[in-house]
Amino acid sequence: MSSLNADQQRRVAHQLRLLATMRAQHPGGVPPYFAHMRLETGPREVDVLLAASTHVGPSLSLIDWRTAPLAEVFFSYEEGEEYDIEVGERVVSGRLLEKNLLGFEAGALVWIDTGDEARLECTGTDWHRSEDAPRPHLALRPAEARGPFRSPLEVRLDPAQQRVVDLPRDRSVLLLGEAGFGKTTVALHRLVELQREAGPGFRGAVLVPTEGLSRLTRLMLERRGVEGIDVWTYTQWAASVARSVFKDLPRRESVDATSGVIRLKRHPALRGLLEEFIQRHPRPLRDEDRPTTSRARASRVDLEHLFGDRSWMERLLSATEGALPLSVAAEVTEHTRIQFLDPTEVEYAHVDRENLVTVDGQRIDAGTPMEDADSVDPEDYAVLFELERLRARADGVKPSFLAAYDCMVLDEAQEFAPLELALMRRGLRPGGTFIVAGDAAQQVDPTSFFDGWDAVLEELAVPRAERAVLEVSYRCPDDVTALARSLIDPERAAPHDPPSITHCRRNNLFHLAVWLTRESRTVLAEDPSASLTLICRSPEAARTFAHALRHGPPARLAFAGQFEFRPGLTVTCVQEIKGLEFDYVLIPDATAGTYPDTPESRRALYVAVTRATHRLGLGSAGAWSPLLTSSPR
Ligand SMILES: Nc1ncnc2c1ncn2[C@@H]1O[C@H](COP(=O)(O)OP(=O)(O)OP(=O)(O)O)[C@@H](O)[C@H]1O
Repeated sequence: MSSLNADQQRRVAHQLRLLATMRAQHPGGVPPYFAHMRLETGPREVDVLLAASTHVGPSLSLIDWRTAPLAEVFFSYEEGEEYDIEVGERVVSGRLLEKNLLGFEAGALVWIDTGDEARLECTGTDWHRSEDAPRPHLALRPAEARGPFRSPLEVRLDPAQQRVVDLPRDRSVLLLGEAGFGKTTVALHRLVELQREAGPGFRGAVLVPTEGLSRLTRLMLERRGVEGIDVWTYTQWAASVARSVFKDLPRRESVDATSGVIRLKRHPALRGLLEEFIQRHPRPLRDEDRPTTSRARASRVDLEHLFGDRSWMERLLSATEGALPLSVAAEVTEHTRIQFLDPTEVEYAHVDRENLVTVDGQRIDAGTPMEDADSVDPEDYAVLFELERLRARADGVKPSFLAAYDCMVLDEAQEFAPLELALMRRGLRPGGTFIVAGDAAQQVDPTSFFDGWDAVLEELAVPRAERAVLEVSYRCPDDVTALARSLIDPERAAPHDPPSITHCRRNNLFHLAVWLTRESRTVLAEDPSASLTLICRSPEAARTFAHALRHGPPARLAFAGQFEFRPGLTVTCVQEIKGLEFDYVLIPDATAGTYPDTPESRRALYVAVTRATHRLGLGSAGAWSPLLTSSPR
């Protein structure tokens, strides 16, 4: 212990005593623990060990850091500070005398991190101070260096971008380019320019796959005072046109469809089956119990006869050539059966009304297998319109008139399914044009079936659209762009010592949560106008990390597009963030398990890293993802 000062020597000796006590208490093996606190509570001093689960012992206890209220003391207070924390109805007070992060190898204590830039390490039996302890920081620059957020409509286009805006007005355009190269920017500039030239009467729309991007697009247009452009998610638009044509649709959209059901309804093989279906049923099927005024050439009951019929579904699944397992047939028929049942409040309308309302005012079926009774799937809209189009064609008449727009921007178009594209094509007025923007490398929705840009243009009936590829990166720092390229192209090297990227690998979630909490606190203290977003791989992981960070700065969980686009901490997941950008991005689960070397993982991590405009932090509790080839091991 030669190089340690007296306080450090005392800490080491104390931790070794505590470990000996734990060994005596747990002769079969000490449960893993990650940190220690010494607290003064009234006249007493107590030691508390933070662990993955609670174990009460005669002289020393472990508390579960994820659930124990006392864990807040570790995250929120510094040594010497007095604390007050709420435990149920009570307030518990005391003083934090000491806190240490602890590292073990094969059951032996090998390091102690005292948090004051000192890390004590053990080699053999010798304890010493480590000078090169890994203390990664999301290095800060003043906010001015970062520059304010500018709406894409406020930037000056470069000559190549401007050339796309200036392409002949009667041509549709396909805009490609890597993430952050200005595809949305150019698409919106061209749309606004078309609107300005055409004057009143021009109708334009932007259709996007996610609510988050729809909100951002609306915000960008508002900030520039642009009016008269509709911004929709595809689902909102499809629901609105479907409800105007198919009068028998239930008001509710399903919430319980499995990803197998959604994939099946978006699969390209469905189109062939629909052709056969209308040969068998040339007239729309009707519900005799519930007559409808709709004269459309398809009806909701078609859906029941198609998706509720096991033999149709098995044929469809075999046509997907293994893309979907045969078990999906049972999932989809059962889901359909429930969708065509009456909800409990209708079924039992004859009994006392008061018994049909739950104590918390929820629908009586909420959270039960009956939740999707009397509902429609968002994927059904395109199916109904395709049935309607096929029957109209067989009858030699025109399908319903949907055309409303002179120009439609389809942003993140790699995420739309073929039948959805075919439906959007019907939204364009004769002579109207599309502006299609996308990036195949960002295709992350596992239920989409992107089959190349030629196929997209075919579906939209604009196979000879002008094509433009943007070549200049605007969003990300150069090293983040280089990392992103190495993800989608394994031949390219990842940058070494990238100045804008910070790596933090820890052995367990607790140690990583300590780092994430400290970094997010520091970033927002030093750069209060910044947006800092934690991007996790899945909604479940986002919930886990939001919980792990609950003692840090207040965090907003953004699901279903609920982004607020203002400073502060947001926690979200990859499928939410298409087209968005944030000053600081933290990816806390860049592990081998979460991002294995698969094409899907490459695209997901590519999308996540390219959201950062200023700094990127990569975190891992365990081994790094093999995709991050230059991360410190
Ligand atoms: N010519 C330019 N000058 C300055 N900034 C620009 C320019 N073009 C685009 N930007 C900025 O670059 C950022 C990324 O632009 P945009 O969102 O249009 O990229 P994108 O290619 O659509 O990205 P993604 O593929 O992630 O959706 C935005 O902040 C935008 O304001």
